Amino acid sequence: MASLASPPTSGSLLGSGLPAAPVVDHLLSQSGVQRVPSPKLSLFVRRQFLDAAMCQQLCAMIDATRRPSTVSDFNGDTAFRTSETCDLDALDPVTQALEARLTEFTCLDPVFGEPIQGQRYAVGQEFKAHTDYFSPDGADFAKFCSVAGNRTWTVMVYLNEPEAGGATRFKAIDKIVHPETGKLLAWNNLREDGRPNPATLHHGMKVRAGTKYVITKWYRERPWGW
Ligand SMILES: O=C(O)CCC(=O)C(=O)O
Ligand SMILES: [Fe+2]
Repeated sequence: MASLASPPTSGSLLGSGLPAAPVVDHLLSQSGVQRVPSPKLSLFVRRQFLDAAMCQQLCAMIDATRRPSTVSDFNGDTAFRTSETCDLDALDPVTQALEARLTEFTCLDPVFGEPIQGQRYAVGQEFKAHTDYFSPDGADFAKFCSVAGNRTWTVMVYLNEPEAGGATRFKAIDKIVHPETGKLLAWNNLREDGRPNPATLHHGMKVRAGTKYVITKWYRERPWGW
């Protein structure tokens, strides 16, 4: 499929992101997008996707409404995800501007998107190695996936640079991405055949000094049901 050079209208959106090839084309058609070389997964980096002012506003919003992060398929490790999470207020103009930028950038249809979340890590906090898709064999699969299906694409933006630590490590491809203010990461959680891709395993590593803030946006196989 041809790349989409101009901002999408609703007619040119790429749905849930499956099949992935048109999304990959669209991402690569934009300036500043780098693909991490790997036959195992489709992972993209775009530095300076958000400017510092917007990142600062988003950090303040996360600080204001954060709560302990949760996990699905609890494995007995209470230290598996020690960060805090917030649901960005969908009615806030900053959230709406961010949603619009993500739609333009990914070409994914927002009806397939979960509400944007913020994550905050203080010193010592982390999110151990996990996948963003829900395991079809997991105890929580029906609870999280019966309506909207599994997660397709993940889009994440670092909002600041902690003084030490806080990198994101993709273990299966031995790639470590370091936080930088405004840097975006996007990857496809599923394989070409639509099954989960275990090579997407990633670890939000411990912050060693300072505080780390990111936003995360996940897309689903079926409409989210806003
Ligand atoms: O904070 C990170 O580096 C990773 C966050 C993450 O993997 C998630 O929220 O699912
Ligand atoms: Fe994740």
